[in-house]
Amino acid sequence: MIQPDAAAIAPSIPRRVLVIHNPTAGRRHGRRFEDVVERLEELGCTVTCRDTGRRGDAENFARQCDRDDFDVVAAAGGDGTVNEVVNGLMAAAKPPSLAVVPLGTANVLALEIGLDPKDCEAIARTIAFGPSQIVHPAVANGRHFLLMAGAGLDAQVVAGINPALKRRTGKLAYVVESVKQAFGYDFPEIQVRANGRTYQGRMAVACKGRYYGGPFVAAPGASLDKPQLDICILPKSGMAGLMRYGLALPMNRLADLPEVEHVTARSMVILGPRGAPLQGDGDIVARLPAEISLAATTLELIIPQP
Ligand SMILES: Nc1ncnc2c1ncn2[C@@H]1O[C@H](COP(=O)(O)OP(=O)(O)OP(=O)(O)O)[C@@H](O)[C@H]1O
Repeated sequence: MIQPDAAAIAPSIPRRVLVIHNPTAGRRHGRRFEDVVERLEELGCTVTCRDTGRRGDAENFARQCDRDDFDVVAAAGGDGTVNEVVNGLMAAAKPPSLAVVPLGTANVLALEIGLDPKDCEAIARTIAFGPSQIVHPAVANGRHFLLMAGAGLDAQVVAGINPALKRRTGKLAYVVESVKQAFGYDFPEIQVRANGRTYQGRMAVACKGRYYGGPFVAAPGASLDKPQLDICILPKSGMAGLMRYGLALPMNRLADLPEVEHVTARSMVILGPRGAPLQGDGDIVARLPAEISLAATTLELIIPQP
């Protein structure tokens, strides 16, 4: 889990917070969003809320933000909304810090910082008083991502997911789509070039954080505050590969499998079928071939107090 470094500072005066809220993300979470906003106000924060109306709004709202007006931009939604806010902040001239109100399906950013998505009090206290930590987003063909980017079956699943089923069933929609894809997908070869070497696999994931798809550790050595990509290359294909990796991941054993290669690098290229999707933070962010590298600038992320 990401830890505050020695230079991390908590504020002495209540923060000015812009909450960018995806109203389509939180429907399964009852009053969580309203409870967090109410609590933030009780804690003395000045809170401005903006609801998104469509995909792209969160990025635009975040891009227009300035540190002179807001101390923190809190992305209220799933990791897709966080990704949009990250892209907006990375394009802002004087970006405020990033925080999260986790309302999504997997909430991987919340897991990375050790924030319980059900604990409204902890979420509000983190946004109001949590220290800020420098983190290193990465960029794939011009789109930023904060958590992970992957090519192969996982990206195919993200591309094929039924949004209505996902809204109704949450994580189950990913299981259904994975099984559906595994029958029709031909697991084409993917090449990863990094550190002057070429690696072959059927799936490649560039991790910025430890977790993948939920509370499942894919890259034990990764951390959002490390300026590196932890790359996992999975060579097995077909139903056998799907079963092997699909079982190892929830048991946190993926990193132990002998055939899975782990490489750390500052940049990489993923080659595969031209036009095949690349998922980043759980949404399709690019098409292959994809050049992935650390972003030129960093972000400040608000994390819970230790
Ligand atoms: N008002 C909106 N209407 C439709 N789509 C939106 C809106 N606001 C944001 N989006 C898009 O919805 C997509 C999914 O949002 P998000 O990831 O936040 O929620 P989720 O899918 O419920 O959670 P998770 O990513 O954890 O599965 C994102 O790609 C985001 O760009």
